[in-house]
Amino acid sequence: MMDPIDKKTASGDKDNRIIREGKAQIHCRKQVFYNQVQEFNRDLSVLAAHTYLKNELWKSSTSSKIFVKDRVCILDALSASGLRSIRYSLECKQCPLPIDIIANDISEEAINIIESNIELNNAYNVIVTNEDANMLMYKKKALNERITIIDLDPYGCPTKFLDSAIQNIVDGGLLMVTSTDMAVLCGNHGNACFAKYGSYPLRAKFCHEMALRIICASVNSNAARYGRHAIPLLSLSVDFYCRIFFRVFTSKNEAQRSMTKMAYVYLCKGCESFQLQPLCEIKDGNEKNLVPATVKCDKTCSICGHSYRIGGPIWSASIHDKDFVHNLQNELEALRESDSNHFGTYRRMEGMLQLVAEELDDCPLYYHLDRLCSIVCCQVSSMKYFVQY
Ligand SMILES: C[S@@+](CC[C@H](N)C(=O)[O-])C[C@H]1O[C@@H](n2cnc3c(N)ncnc32)[C@H](O)[C@@H]1O
Ligand SMILES: [Zn+2]
Repeated sequence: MMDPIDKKTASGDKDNRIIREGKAQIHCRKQVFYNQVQEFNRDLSVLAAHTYLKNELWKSSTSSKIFVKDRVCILDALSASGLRSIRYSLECKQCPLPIDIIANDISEEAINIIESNIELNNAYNVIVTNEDANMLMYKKKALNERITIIDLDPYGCPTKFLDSAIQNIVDGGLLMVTSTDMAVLCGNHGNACFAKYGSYPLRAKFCHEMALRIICASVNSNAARYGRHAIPLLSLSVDFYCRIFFRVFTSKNEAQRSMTKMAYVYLCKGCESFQLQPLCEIKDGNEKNLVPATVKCDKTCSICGHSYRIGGPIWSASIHDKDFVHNLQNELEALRESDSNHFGTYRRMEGMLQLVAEELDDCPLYYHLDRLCSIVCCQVSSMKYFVQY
């Protein structure tokens, strides 16, 4: 396996280079954003789009709701250099239906570069638009031009694009969301997090997983307004950002039921133990009868007697769909066999997917052994020893 950095050919001066990534090459000019560190994000997104389309096409006829007029449409709503769009064009080739890819950016400089990158790669199924991403998605919704796959990869927070994306995506569509808002999501700016995502974060060892669960809750409450719900397929906290893949479905009942998956987090101020407090529950086994949940937690911690801090609401159900993860693993292996240099971050993808495959389902948040030992003032033992006894 070649080191991804070695694989890159960078030619030209520093501010006008040609970068190769996946099967694409792009002009990388200083006016337009290109972040090499996010190659993993893009590799994974290409794999997810490819796997999703392949599996959906096997399962359903072409009259499926995810295709519009027998075409597939992918929207790269915040495209910058056009790299993602070009990669979708060149690397999602197994789809027997025609694919239209829209590379959109609000910046005119970006548009010029996207156009020259399309030419450089002969990626002529990529359509370029120069609009505000929200306006574009609302307009398409009004014209009933629904989108099969929407990729939201903004600077910082993605929530301002959720309302339009949720309304615009097809029933069963794939929604991919990046957030680089880690300081906010991990509890450094609680008020900002509440304003942007509708949840209070907690500063705790589990803050990165909580960040993922806050985004899942935010996407779902946006979806519920339109009788839709968003099932997380794969949720990753990587480097300085979160990347989550959802399938969005239309169903009023499921949308309401998804509220039973929202919970507050009670974090003890003393021993840092935590409990989840659901917002609502199903009454008398009737799934349509949702009532406010009974409070489960005492006023003070039963272990150490301290009071609690409350965070959330978070998404308390599973943040991955294990079938989808296994499909990704299989596709990754198949792609590696046909071209071992396809993905620059192949090893990292393989490692992360295996980690996810081994994660416990429906077991939200976690403790850190070193933190636990420091709280109870004992020597840190090895994880192996701890698990054994
Ligand atoms: C983080 S960059 C995108 C990076 C790109 N997805 C990639 O993988 O290389 C964010 C881009 O969003 C664009 N942008 C910011 N606000 C926007 C809006 N409201 N509508 C459309 N594009 C927007 C910026 O011009 C910038 O190029
Ligand atoms: Zn306690």
